[in-house]
Amino acid sequence: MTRSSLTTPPPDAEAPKPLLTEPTALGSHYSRCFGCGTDHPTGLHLNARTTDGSSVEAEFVVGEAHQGAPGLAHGGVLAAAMDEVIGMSIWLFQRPYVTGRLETDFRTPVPVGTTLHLRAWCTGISGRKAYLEAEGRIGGPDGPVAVSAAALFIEVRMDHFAKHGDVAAIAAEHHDFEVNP
Ligand SMILES: CCCCCCCC/C=C\CCCCCCCC(=O)SCCNC(=O)CCNC(=O)[C@H](O)C(C)(C)COP(=O)(O)OP(=O)(O)OC[C@H]1O[C@@H](n2cnc3c(N)ncnc32)[C@H](O)[C@@H]1OP(=O)(O)O
Repeated sequence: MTRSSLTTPPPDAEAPKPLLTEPTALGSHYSRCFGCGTDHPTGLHLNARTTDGSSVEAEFVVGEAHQGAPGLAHGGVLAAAMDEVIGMSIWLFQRPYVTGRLETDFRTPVPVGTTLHLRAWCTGISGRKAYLEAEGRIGGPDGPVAVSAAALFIEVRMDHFAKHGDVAAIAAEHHDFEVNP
């Protein structure tokens, strides 16, 4: 992965500390999420899991709703898959983060019908900043890398989502969410 200094952990970054030790299905954080929502008609429908508590895996089957050029995945949709699987991987640490910066390398075209094998992991944490990487392989989990990404995620307070988003939708799905903490 080619990454800039902005997505490279500084020398004093801490290694992330896994909370989960058992293989765990991560499910969807919001049913209408474009990345993982089961109710989204044309979303990516990622169904992520972790095996080691520090990285996340998921598959994305490129559909006809995800095209750019005829028969080929749209680059922005592939970047969205990177963003989502990275977002899942930082959620492993049970703290709320949002994407600050996402750098993506598109290495090979990805035809409609392809299963993209996604993986994401955290390379370091420094204050509110988390440094992460992801890749999408074709032909199997050990196949060639078609797309890769490096990202900087920023930790936010939980009320970021209520302040900027749809409080009623949050309340409907996150019953333990405190709107006014
Ligand atoms: C209950 C509800 C549901 C909860 C569910 C939670 C768990 C979810 C579970 C699973 C997730 C699945 C996956 C989800 C989808 C994938 C994630 C997305 O796509 S998120 C959407 C896209 N991203 C945004 O909308 C951010 C928009 N931007 C902002 O809100 C702000 O800019 C924010 C929070 C990123 C930073 O704003 P500031 O005011 O808090 O902080 P400042 O001071 O600006 O930045 C802090 C530090 O970070 C650096 N920084 C910020 N942005 C940077 C950038 N783009 N490049 C480099 N550095 C940056 C700054 O330079 C600063 O660094 P210095 O402390 O001074 O060293």
